[in-house]
Amino acid sequence: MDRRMAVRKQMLEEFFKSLEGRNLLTKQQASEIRIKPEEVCKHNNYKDAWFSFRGYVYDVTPYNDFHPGGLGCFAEFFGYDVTNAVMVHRHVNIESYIGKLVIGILDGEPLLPNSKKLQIEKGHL
Ligand code: HEM
Repeated sequence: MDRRMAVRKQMLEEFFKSLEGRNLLTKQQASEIRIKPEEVCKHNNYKDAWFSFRGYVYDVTPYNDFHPGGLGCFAEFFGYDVTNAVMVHRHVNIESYIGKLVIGILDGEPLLPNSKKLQIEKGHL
C-alpha cells in the first residue's frame, strides 16, 4: 500500500472511532423518518451539515474533517443532494463511508445548489 492510501485508511479509521458512543440510527430505523428536501437545506453549514444521497438523508457533520477531498467542493453541497456530484469518484463506495450517518428518508424531489445545478445537469462535475 502506498503512503497516500495508508494515510487515507488511517483517516477513515479515525473517523469511525470518532463515531463510537454516538447515538446512530440503522438504515431501517432511518427509513421511518421522512425529511423534506427543504428541511435538508436548513442544515447547510460546517457545524450542522446534511446531504441527501440516493433517497436517504445523512448528517455528515462528523465526516467534514475526514473528507479526503477537503471542504471545498464538499461544503458547497451542504444542505443539498450529492447523488450525481459524487460521480467524481466512481471508485469510492460512498455508503461505506457515510452509511452510519443516515438520519432519514428524503420526502420529495432532491435539490441541488444553484451554483452546481447546470454543471451537474450537463455532466461536467
Ligand atoms: C457524500 C459524501 C462523500 C464521501 C464519502 C466522499 C469520499 C471521498 C473519498 C474517500 C475521497 C478519496 C478518493 C481516493 O482515495 O482516491 C474523496 C476525494 C474527493 N472528493 Fe469526495 N466524498 C464525498 C462527497 C464529495 C462531494 C459532494 C464532492 C464535490 C463534488 C467531493 C469532491 C471530492 C474531491 C474533489 C476529491 C479529491 C479528488 C480525489 O482524490 O479523488 N466529494 N472523497
